[in-house]
Amino acid sequence: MSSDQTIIYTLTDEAPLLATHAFLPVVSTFTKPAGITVEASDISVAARILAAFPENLTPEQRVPDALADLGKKTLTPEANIIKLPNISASVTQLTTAIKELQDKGYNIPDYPADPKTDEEKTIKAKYGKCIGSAVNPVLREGNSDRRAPRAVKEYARKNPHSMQPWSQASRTHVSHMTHGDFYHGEKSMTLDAAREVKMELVTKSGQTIVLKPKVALQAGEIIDSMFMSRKALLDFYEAQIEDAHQTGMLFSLHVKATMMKVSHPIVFGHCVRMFYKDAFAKHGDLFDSLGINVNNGMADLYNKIADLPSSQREEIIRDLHACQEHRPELAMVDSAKGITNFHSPNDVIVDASMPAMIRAGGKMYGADGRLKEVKAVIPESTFARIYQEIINFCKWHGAFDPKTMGTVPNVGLMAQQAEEYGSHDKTFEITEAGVANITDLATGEVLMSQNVEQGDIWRMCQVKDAPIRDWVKLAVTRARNSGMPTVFWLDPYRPHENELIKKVKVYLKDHDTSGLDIQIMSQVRAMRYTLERVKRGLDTISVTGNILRDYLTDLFPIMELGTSAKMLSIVPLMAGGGMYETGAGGSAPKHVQQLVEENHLRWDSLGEFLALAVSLEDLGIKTGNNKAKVLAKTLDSATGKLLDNRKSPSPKTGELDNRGSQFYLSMYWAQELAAQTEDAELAAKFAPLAKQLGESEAKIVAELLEVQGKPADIGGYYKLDEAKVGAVMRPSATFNAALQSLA
Ligand SMILES: NC(=O)C1=CN([C@@H]2O[C@H](COP(=O)(O)OP(=O)(O)OC[C@H]3O[C@@H](n4cnc5c(N)ncnc54)[C@H](OP(=O)(O)O)[C@@H]3O)[C@@H](O)[C@H]2O)C=CC1
Ligand SMILES: O=C(O)CCC(=O)C(=O)O
Ligand SMILES: [Mg+2]
Repeated sequence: MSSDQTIIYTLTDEAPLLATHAFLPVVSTFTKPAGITVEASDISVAARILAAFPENLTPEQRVPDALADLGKKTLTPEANIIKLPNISASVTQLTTAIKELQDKGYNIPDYPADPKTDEEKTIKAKYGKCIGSAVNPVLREGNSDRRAPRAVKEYARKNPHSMQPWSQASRTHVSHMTHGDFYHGEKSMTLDAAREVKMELVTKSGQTIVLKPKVALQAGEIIDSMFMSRKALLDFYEAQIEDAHQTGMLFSLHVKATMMKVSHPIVFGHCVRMFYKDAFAKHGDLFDSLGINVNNGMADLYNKIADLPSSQREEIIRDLHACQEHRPELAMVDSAKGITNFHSPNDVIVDASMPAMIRAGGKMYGADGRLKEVKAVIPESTFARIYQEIINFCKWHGAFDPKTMGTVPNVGLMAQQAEEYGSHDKTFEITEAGVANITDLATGEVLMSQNVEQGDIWRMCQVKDAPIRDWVKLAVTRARNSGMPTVFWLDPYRPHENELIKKVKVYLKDHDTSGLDIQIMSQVRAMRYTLERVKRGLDTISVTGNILRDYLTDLFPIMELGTSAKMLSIVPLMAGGGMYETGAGGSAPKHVQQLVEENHLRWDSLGEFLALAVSLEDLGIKTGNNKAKVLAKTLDSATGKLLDNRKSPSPKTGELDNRGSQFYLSMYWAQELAAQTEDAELAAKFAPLAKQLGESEAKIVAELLEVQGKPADIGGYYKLDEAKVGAVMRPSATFNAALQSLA
């Protein structure tokens, strides 16, 4: 039973999950003397799959639907959740996870890519809930407040990460659609009253196809209808592929197929098919019969041709290679392994991949392992333009300098499935040309309509009024608390954003904004204004919709701090609770590989330390638990000490890793607790631990280093063996015994 003295700590996937196996015992041990209970909640992709098929499992194998439970929890005022990044699975990741679970004796069904029977359709729908950004929209029942804590920013200024130089002659640029994308045909309206609507397609042949029978909308809600023209997208790709080939540029596609989990895999797939169009023309029927779907990347194609007779397989591979001869060179995700940008849509997620390119002086790797200038293809114009703006800035002014640059915190709209988060079940690939209508169920009135062609992607997005009010309030609060100029990145020419602007102007009046500098600017101007300040060491808050929340909270932290893992990422839940996310980055699959091969975990848990401190502080303030406040304050000091003493994990095997860093954090935290005078009980409780850890420092560090350099067995990838991973992540008997002595 959770109470207001409970912190829920999520178990997720990959590197963050591994780190949790070491850190959770520390958290439980340190918080227990303050009367706090730490509860784990397993929302890993494996647990989410198992929760979807209880009827296929033995009673011992069954797991609760932890994500649904946690989702309900976010609606309660006492919620206090620490949320680590989780896998937003591609279909390939999902099928690999299914296979691993089946091999481990879980009798779950195969993924039916092309369902025929009703039963298969039900299975696919259940699995559909495990794909893509399936966790964040459920838990993010509040807007987003992400920023670099002062100590972290100061540390980055004193210990700047590498930034590659930019040349004014760089040919690197961004290409985006100039017509036919979601921007150009967007329609938007604010609802006068609560209504129920349906989404339907009236085809040219006169059929009416109901795509979404009912969407309940509230008064004051903003809804949008927009589509991406297949034809315009294909023409755009063909022109850009040709241009890159003619001009000898590396070609690189950037999408966000996890968050826009229905539309962007389609956008991605069209690019792959266009690039290899001759091979697809020749082998298309065979590919169809094999169930190949390159919306899931070329990995899907290579997997599915693997069992063909070798002569046939080789012919296909020859034909694919032949295409490459008159196509541009592709940017590589992993040139050593021959993995291109087209391998898997979630390898090129734009929030992380574009900043990495900008940090590298506008270059990406080619097949030969060399860094080259690049044509970055980002079809959606609204978002592509901000990257072109920052590229222009870097070409003119040179690379950013982490020693002197300002900071750009973000206040992002995302609560209650705002914007793209709520569009997953309202996005459709049009099967036949016609008119796509959003129609009032009660009156039959057509609220918005679009002329669409076969293959167009049509979607409806919505934002409720209460989240917008909350977002404006959060922006004003952050402006007031930080004293920073605050810019709403909203484009009056985009219908959805124009509706938002009207509301922002009204809701700003609910607050005392005297003395605050709050402006509204379209994205490109906002970017330029912000960058000009950044360059001069000045700070500016960006207040954005959901997509730019995601993009900017990787972009600026990666420039400023080297990684978004060092961000403080808070979701003040609208119901009064708090969710504290760790960093703004992902789950870093490469880190797991290094652990398995060399028993070194480079994952930096700084995000977890920062999140835990805020979680404890909020719990202390909300429930009057003074010990929790002391724990928070001392944890912050310990984190500062960790940075000052450079005890963050090294990426190199044989040096301090995640486990070592967590040991130092624990030692400093115990020392801070022992030394503080606010709570004598806590000081007395932690003094022996502080002493013991201090005296055993060398021994513990040696024990932690000793295990490195050899393979480590964690018993799986998606479903780990608890005993094995426990042993790998807690290898120091001395450290474990010291923690145990406090329990
Ligand atoms: N909130 C969430 O739940 C989020 C989930 N995701 C999911 O994460 C997965 C991986 O995404 P990916 O594109 O690889 O992006 P990641 O952010 O996981 O990785 C990009 C790079 O950032 C660095 N990095 C990120 N976090 C840390 C950390 N804590 N410590 C050290 N280095 C770090 C690593 O760089 P280096 O290689 O130099 O060490 C890493 O290779 C996907 O499934 C994605 O959907 C993504 C974003 C947020
Ligand atoms: O929801 C997701 O898939 C990823 C979200 C993300 O990248 C972010 O919140 O920064
Ligand atoms: Mg992100």
